[in-house]
Amino acid sequence: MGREPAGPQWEAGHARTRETTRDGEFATDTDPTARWSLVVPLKPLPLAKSRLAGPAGDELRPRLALAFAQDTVAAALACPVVRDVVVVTDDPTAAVELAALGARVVPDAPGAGLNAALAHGARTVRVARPGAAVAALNADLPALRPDELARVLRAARSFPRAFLTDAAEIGTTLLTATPDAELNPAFGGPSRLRHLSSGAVEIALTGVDSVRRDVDTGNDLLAAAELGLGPYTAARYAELDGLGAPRPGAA
Ligand SMILES: Nc1nc2c(ncn2[C@@H]2O[C@H](COP(=O)(O)OP(=O)(O)OP(=O)(O)O)[C@@H](O)[C@H]2O)c(=O)[nH]1
Ligand SMILES: C=C(OP(=O)(O)O)C(=O)O
Repeated sequence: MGREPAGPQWEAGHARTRETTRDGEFATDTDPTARWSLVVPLKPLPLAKSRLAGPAGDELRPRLALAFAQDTVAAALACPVVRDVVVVTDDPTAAVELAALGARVVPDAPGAGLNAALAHGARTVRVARPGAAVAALNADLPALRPDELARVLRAARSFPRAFLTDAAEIGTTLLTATPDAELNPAFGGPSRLRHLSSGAVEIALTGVDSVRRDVDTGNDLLAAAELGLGPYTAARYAELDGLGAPRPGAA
């Protein structure tokens, strides 16, 4: 079942996937080519999640950013249709912690921002394994559930490029490219429309809230907590009490 159109932008005539989407060129989850390599970008922690400085404070904010990335990567690695996870970051602490979970970490080259980092990560995957199916996944999904991610990635198999919009329906949390397609990432701010106009197909599944729930603000963190935080973020979230828990209206 597809989501109902949420606004005029849904009328743009672009195909949207439905839960009934048949599997595309990938046969089954056990087919090695049916599993995805995920590229997860992460800013240096001292700079990350700046919009959480208000509710979290500058001591906890980088530790929250790391916890979000740990929960994101751990859930991704537990997803049955994920083959491997490549994290693109220059942060030394995050590199150690995310490698310990099983991710491969590559430096943030060419140091030209988020989309350049994602393109670099995708190239790195395909240099090692030409024809890999690749997907970019934001590192700020602390409620991410492996089963929901699997449903999204299975739906994405039918399209050369596909994406999932964020909970606000403005940005993007996931962008995919099957083996014969380039990723061509256009993340940042209002990227939903940018990805639509680039020809990527919007995935419109219901019941995949954890994949759409990125956390930029205190209110986003409350919403993620409602869905159920992963263990790393849950531990940090408990510390928010002493620092002024995020409250409705806090940016
Ligand atoms: N490697 C890399 N990752 C980036 C870069 N810019 C953003 N990201 C990551 O891209 C994802 C989406 O970015 P945002 O949601 O804006 O996260 P953020 O930049 O930490 O948040 P703000 O400081 O509030 O803008 C997050 O996983 C970021 O860590 C970059 O220049 N290089
Ligand atoms: C990176 C994005 O947005 P934000 O910085 O708002 O999370 C995006 O949705 O493409």
